[in-house]
Amino acid sequence: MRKTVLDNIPIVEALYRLQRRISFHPETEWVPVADAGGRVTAEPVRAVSSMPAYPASAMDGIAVRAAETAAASQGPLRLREGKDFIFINTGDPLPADKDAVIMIERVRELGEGIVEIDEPAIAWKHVRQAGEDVTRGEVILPSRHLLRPVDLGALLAGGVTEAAVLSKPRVAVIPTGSEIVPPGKEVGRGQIIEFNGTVFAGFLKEWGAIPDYRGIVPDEIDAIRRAVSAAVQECDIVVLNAGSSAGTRDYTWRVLEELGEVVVHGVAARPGKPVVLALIDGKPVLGLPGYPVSAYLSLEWFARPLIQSWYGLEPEEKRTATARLTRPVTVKPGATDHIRLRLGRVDKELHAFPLSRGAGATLSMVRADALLRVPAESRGFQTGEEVQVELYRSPEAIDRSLLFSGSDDPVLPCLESMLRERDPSFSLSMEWTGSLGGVEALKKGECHMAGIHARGGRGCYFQKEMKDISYVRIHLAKRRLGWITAPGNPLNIQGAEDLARTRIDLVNRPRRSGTRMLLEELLEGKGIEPAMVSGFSREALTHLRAASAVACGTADVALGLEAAASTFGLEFLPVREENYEILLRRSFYESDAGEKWMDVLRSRGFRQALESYPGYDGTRCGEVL
Ligand SMILES: Nc1nc2c(c(=O)[nH]1)N[C@H]1C(S)=C(S)[C@@H](COP(=O)(O)OP(=O)(O)OC[C@H]3O[C@@H](n4cnc5c(N)ncnc54)[C@H](O)[C@@H]3O)O[C@H]1N2
Ligand code: MOO
Repeated sequence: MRKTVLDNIPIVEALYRLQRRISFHPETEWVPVADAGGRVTAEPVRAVSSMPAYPASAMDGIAVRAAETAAASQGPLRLREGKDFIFINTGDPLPADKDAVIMIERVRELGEGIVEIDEPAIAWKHVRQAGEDVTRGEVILPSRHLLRPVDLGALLAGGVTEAAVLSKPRVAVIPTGSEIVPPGKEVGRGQIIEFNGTVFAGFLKEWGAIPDYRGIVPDEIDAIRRAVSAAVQECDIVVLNAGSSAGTRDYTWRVLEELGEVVVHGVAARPGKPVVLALIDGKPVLGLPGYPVSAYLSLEWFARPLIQSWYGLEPEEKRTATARLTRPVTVKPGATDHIRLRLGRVDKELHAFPLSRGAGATLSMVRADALLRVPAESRGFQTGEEVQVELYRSPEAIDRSLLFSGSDDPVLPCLESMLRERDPSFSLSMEWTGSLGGVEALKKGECHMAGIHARGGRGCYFQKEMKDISYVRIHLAKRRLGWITAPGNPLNIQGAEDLARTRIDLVNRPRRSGTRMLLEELLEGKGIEPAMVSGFSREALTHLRAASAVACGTADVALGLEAAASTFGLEFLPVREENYEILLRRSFYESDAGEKWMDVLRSRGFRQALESYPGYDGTRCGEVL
């Protein structure tokens, strides 16, 4: 029997339903203070000794008895070493017969053990009293305190060498799926490399748990039952991954229902809907969806608060910012949508660029600077609307992010790495919007630079568009474009005329990309209507993705870069060479960041990297046009 209708419970409510049924009982462990960072105190910690343990001099100078220096108020007073004073350094114990220190700057040394002072000393001045910093018996830290490096210092200062901390929760991580194979194994068709488990383990560790990775379990009900039963025995929290939804082999909820009680199956969230929250022997068991984005987000919604409640800690406040959307975000009401965003600042304005929405878009989590939660009752936001976002990166890092928009080129990421090797505070945020898209973004002030391919005639499109904008035009490379086909060109595709043949499937590039415009031009030249070309409306975002479609046989031909064809070992038939250029906002070009960018672009290293790509000519790289 499969289950096709899931609950639609808001995340907070779902968590509450689980959490109110659980009480954790962490144990107390004694650990050396030096190893206690990141742990949580199990009880109040009292100082066992004082710091300083004796009255100590706070300055370099002489130790005296204040009353014996009173005469200095009448005029210079001479003191004799050993009798009236002793020399003392910062931190030295104050002799029992002394009660003040005079700084050496206020003392004239006359030689032969004689010094002269002009003012009387004040009792206990420049003296650190015993226990002034930490007093024996004093409570240094309360119970349920997350230990930071400064806390460890205070514990050691108070003579504490071992701290009583709460044991860490042990969290079982069980990736499920017969199609899942361990990393490093050869991946066959229909198989997927297991990586969610490693991500889970990393997050769990960061949040203070001990991840217990229990290996891949196939989609077999008995195997899952055995794995869950053992994990519940040995761990405090159990996290299963995948098999949470309605597939014929999605056994998670069934096993959890059989072994315990399913409290929630389905939350009002996108992605992340098919979450299963269950209780077995009083322990929480989370069945999280398999798609990576859903998996990571739902782990944070449910596992993180459980770990915090294990320690009795409050959730940390999230850092937020207000940013302006560069594109609309449209959603269906009824569930909270989670939109990953890239952020970047151009001339003071913080822009937000929605990333791919797919639950399987692993890279959207890597590239995301922030998360936008669209409330369940909302239908979304329009372009230009200001939204409140949760930050994944520091505001400082976001301010150093260079925004690039325009035509896809595979060498640009290597430019980013070279920039970061010189100054790691910078990052490059690339958005492939096509040449026209890049020009538009530059015009709207939504990027620092735009990558375009400029061609003669119709290719000068951008100059008219950009007439009110102050920018600098830089040559990056000459690159070769052509037909990409299967090795050996089995369908004998020689030009645009062949695209109208039956049984030839094209994979195209997005509207507003220069390559798409070139294709349209070539078809027009042969009098072929786009409607006559099978696959004309199928769009691959990048050159590499277009080549990938040809490589796995879902398309027969693409128009694209020789470099992309060569990555996949495909056939390449040259069509034309084009100049790839970067248009930089003048304000950026003249900034410190712009200067660094240009240095890298003109470096020998980049030129060499550029020319290692098949079909690239970097001779004029960095030339201002
Ligand atoms: N008819 C319906 N189909 C689906 C629904 C639905 O409501 N009705 N929900 C969709 C949603 S939403 C999600 S999310 C997924 C959840 O699927 P499962 O939790 O059952 O997971 P699988 O189908 O087994 O795997 C999905 C996908 O995830 C990747 N995966 C899984 N495990 C790992 C791993 N350990 N490491 C890396 N990647 C993993 C893999 O790409 C799988 O293809 O169901 C939809 N379907
Ligand atoms: O949870 Mo699914 O992740 O909505 O795609």
